[in-house]
Amino acid sequence: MNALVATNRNFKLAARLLGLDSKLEKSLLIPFREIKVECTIPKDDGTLASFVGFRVQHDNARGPMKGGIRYHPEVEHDEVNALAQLMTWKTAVANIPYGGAKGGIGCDPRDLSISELERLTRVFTQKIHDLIGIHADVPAPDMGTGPQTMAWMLDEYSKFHGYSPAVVTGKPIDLGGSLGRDAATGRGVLFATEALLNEHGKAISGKKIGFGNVGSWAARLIHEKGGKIVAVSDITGAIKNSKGIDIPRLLNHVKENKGVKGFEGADSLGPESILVEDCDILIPAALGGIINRENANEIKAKFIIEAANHPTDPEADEILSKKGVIILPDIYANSGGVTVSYFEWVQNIQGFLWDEEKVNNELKTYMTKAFKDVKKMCQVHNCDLRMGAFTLGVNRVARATVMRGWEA
Ligand SMILES: NC(=O)C1=CN([C@@H]2O[C@H](COP(=O)(O)OP(=O)(O)OC[C@H]3O[C@@H](n4cnc5c(N)ncnc54)[C@H](O)[C@@H]3O)[C@@H](O)[C@H]2O)C=CC1
Ligand SMILES: O=C(O)CCC(=O)C(=O)O
Repeated sequence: MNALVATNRNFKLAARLLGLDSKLEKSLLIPFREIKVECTIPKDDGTLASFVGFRVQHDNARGPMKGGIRYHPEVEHDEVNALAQLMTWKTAVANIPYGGAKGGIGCDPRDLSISELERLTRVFTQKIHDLIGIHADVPAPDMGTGPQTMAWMLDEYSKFHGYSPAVVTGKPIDLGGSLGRDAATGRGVLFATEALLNEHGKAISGKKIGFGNVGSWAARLIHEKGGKIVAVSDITGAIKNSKGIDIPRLLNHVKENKGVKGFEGADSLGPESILVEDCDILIPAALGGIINRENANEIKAKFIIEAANHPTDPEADEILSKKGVIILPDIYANSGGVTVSYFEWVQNIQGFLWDEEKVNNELKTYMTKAFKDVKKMCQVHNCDLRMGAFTLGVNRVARATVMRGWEA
């Protein structure tokens, strides 16, 4: 199912549970601004190449718009729109003073040299610099981008507006990045998983965990807590060891070989079959829509923790719910990244650096509070965790929208 159709469907279900009137519903759904730009750069061989870049600014009722920039061949209009909308509900679930946005460029970063990536990022920033800003829209990394991308964006933006470290988050520490931001999404996934398991009287230790892609930080932290990671995949392939993968060794292998393929401590398996591996907890952590009606019936995990954005199609949601699988939704489960981005922005504005312990402790406080808030909405509306998170986020944004007199 198209990402935007799926996201709108979840929003409308939540709006119905909340009893929102149709005018308010419409004003919450329509994006504030959609930007599409052509980015043409000289390649290293002297030829020209053109790429389409997007920034969708979905909503700013609760504060500056916030969300990552993705470099991936599948980046397109509807998906960026869906991801921007999810950011609006996510920042509200986390209860941080932001709205939602998302951006991206349709390109394969693995096919571009470092200098080509730098030129592309600078051209993209030149085209959107007057529409982003510390109190307007604050980008961050997402798939295919990272601290270096944010450093180029910061530098290019600063040429127009003066040195402005708070205009992006997820920066290198030397340019005002926050300690703990690189691990934050994975650490948040750990805290979210612990909160859920705790409610079911279980602990992470000894659980068999199947990983979709990445989540290397989540893998490392869950491994340190005694979780047994039985399968992992990325774009290079998928591997499995039912006795448990040696995660520190795997991380070294990935560093040297740019992927999990060829790791000696595990068997290789087909990329599709990783999702249906025998495990207690499945953590998809890459692309959207990978859990769908084609594979939902085969999934053996009892818990799914959505580290990726919109990995589960609404049709799969229904199938999994009937099977009794509990899904911790993206807009709560992966909110650790944007929460520490908020801490980074606060530190930049204050001109004061927090130590890593403070960052991690604050993150735990936010994740624990958000879990309780989501659970409360599940009780009030007698709904699952996805609708608990959606009603929580949508209700907070709806209240701000009405108070600002924007619903008409
Ligand atoms: N970086 C962050 O702070 C946050 C990221 N997320 C979400 O987490 C997910 C992963 O993002 P990052 O870790 O930042 O990205 P990343 O670029 O660091 O890692 C992406 C991973 O996906 C794999 N991948 C890409 N295309 C693939 C394909 N076609 N098949 C299989 N694997 C593929 C890559 O090999 C890589 O391991 C995304 O859904 C992103 O939106 C969510 C919240 C915050
Ligand atoms: O850190 C941020 O601002 C955004 C992270 C992001 O793109 C996401 O949560 O999906």
